[in-house]
Amino acid sequence: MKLDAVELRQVALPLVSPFRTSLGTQTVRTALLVRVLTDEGEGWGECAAEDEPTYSPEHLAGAADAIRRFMLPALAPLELDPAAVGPALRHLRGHPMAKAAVEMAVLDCWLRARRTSLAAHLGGVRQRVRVGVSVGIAETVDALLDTVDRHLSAGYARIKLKIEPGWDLEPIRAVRETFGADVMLTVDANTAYEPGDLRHLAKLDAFGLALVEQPFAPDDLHAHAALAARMDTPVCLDESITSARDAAEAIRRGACSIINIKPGRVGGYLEARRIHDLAQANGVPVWCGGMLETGLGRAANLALASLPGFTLPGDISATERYYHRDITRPFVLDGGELAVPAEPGLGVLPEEAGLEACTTVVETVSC
Ligand SMILES: CSCC[C@@H](NC(=O)CCC(=O)O)C(=O)O
Ligand SMILES: [Mg+2]
Repeated sequence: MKLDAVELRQVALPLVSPFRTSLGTQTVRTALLVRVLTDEGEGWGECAAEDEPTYSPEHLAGAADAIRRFMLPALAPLELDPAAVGPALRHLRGHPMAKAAVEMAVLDCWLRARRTSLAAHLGGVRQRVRVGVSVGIAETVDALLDTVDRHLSAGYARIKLKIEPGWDLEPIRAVRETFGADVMLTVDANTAYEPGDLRHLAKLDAFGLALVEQPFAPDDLHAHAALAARMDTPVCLDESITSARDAAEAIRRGACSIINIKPGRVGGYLEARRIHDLAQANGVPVWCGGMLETGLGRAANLALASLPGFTLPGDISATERYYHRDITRPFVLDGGELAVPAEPGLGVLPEEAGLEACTTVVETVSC
C-alpha cells in the first residue's frame, strides 16, 4: 500500500460538562485526525495528544508537526502494511501518540481493503465489552454523588473517581457509603501524589477499591512498588507505561499488578497488543484507558478491549458521556456494555456534516 497524500485535520468538540482532574479542567476536546489517502483506499486515525502537554509530554501542535515534517517523509517511499509503520518510524524518538495516529490510519485503510475488522485483526474474542466511566473532581460531595447516581442508573459496570490531595478519602467514603459495597470502584490520581503521601494513600485500602491508578510520577516505579507492598488494593499504572518494555519492567519491579493500556500512550494498537500479551503471560489483568476520544478512537478502543486479557471494564464510555454530537455515529450503552464494531477497519467513518461542523484546521500533505 502506497501513500498518495495525508490529511491532517483538527476538530474541536465541546464537552457536555467540564471534566476536572488533578491535571486541570477540560471544557473542549481538540483532537488531531489523520486521514491517509492511498492506492488501496482511505483510512482514519486519531491522535490522543491534547492541546497542552499536561497528561504526557506530547501536545497536539507538536504531534501534527512531527507527523508532517518527519513521519510522512519516512513513510512516503515505502510499500506499507500496518506492521511496517512502527519499524519505519523507530529512528524518531518519542512522539508515541503521533506515531499511533499514523499507524491507526494505515491499519484502518489496510483492513478496509481486506474486508477485515480491527477486532478480528487484533485477536478479539468478544462481540460486546463491559465498560466503565471516569468521574471528574466535583465542586461538592453532593454533586459527585448525583453524578455517580446518574452513571450507575445508566448501567456503567465500573465507576472511576478522579482524586488529588484534598479530594480523596472523603468523596470515596461518601460514594461507598451511599451506593454500597457491590459497586466496582476505582480511583485515578494522574500522578498527583508524592512519595511522602504513601501512608495517607494506604488508607485507600478501607474502601474495597478494585485498583488505585497512577498515584505517583510516571518514572517513580519505586514509590508505586512501595505502595503496592503496603496495600491490599492493586496498584494500576497508566502514565508510567509507554511500551511493552516499560510494562515488563514495572511488573518485574512490583510497581503494578494491573495495567491501563492506552494505544496512543504506547505508540499504537500493535504495541498495545504486545503489552496485552506480555501482561497475560504474567497474570496481570489489563483494561483499555480513554483519552476522551472521538468515535474513531472509541471504535478502535472497543476492538482492543475485545481481546481476552482485557478483563476489567475500561474507560470507553457512551458518546453522550462527553459529547452532545460526535463526528461518527454515537456509541450507546446497553446493559453496561458497548458493542464491538464488526465492520471492516475501525467499523466507523466520520459523518460529513458533523465533521465539517467541528473542523477548525485542515491541511493536506502530498506524499
Ligand atoms: C487527563 S484526562 C485523560 C486521561 C485519563 N482518562 C480518563 O480518566 C478517562 C477519559 C475517557 O473516558 O476517555 C486517565 O488518566 O485515565
Ligand atoms: Mg489514568
